[in-house]
Amino acid sequence: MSAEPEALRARLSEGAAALGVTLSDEQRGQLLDYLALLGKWNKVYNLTAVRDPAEMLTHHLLDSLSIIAPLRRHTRGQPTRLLDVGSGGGLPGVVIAICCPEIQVSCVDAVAKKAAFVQQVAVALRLPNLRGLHARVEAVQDKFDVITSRAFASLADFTQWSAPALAEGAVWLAMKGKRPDDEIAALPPGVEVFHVEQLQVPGLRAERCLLWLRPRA
Ligand SMILES: C[S@@+](CC[C@H](N)C(=O)[O-])C[C@H]1O[C@@H](n2cnc3c(N)ncnc32)[C@H](O)[C@@H]1O
Repeated sequence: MSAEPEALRARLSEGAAALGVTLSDEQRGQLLDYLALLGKWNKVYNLTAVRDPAEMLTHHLLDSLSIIAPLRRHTRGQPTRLLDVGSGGGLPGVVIAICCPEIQVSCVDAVAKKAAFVQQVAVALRLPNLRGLHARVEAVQDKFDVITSRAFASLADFTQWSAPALAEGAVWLAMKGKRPDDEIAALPPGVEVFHVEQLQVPGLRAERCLLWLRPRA
């Protein structure tokens, strides 16, 4: 993406390396193009409160990139169907689709224009493994191996509303700030948290963690 300032490209490269993510030139370009599309269409689609490109890079791109290495450890390069719930402008779903071509990503959002934006991103960035889905997650009929969310809902609501979309052996991945002990305590007995990992987002002075959940056997 030639129009993108070199400073953003350099910060993206450094941030990705710190997160253990290797990006090709094409993927780096797609991530920066996505950032530009988010900025361009933000006013129309109301996608994010963060406006400054450098801040968007840290708060959105690097924050979403922080789950790529943990996700890859889980999927081990196998073809995977992933549902990103309440994806909004496509976070983290679009970032996952760019970094992991072997993962089929569906970004579901209850707001039509947000799902339409993700569809537009899929076309503009030539991402055949990405689709935007306009629906409430409770109504999604397909099955998925991994279900993600970021800034979506309480753990109890996230897991209850999306449970019908879990394939056999599937997991939920919830991106949260500080470890949400109250939300963990409020989970129904049928859902277990089997791993909590701290995430370090380069340039972000805030706590981040990733919760792994599954139906209790
Ligand atoms: C705070 S935004 C988070 C967007 C994005 N994940 C991010 O991190 O920037 C929450 C999104 O969830 C969507 N949403 C709320 N309830 C939903 C539901 N039941 N099914 C699907 N999407 C829902 C909203 O429309 C909104 O776009």
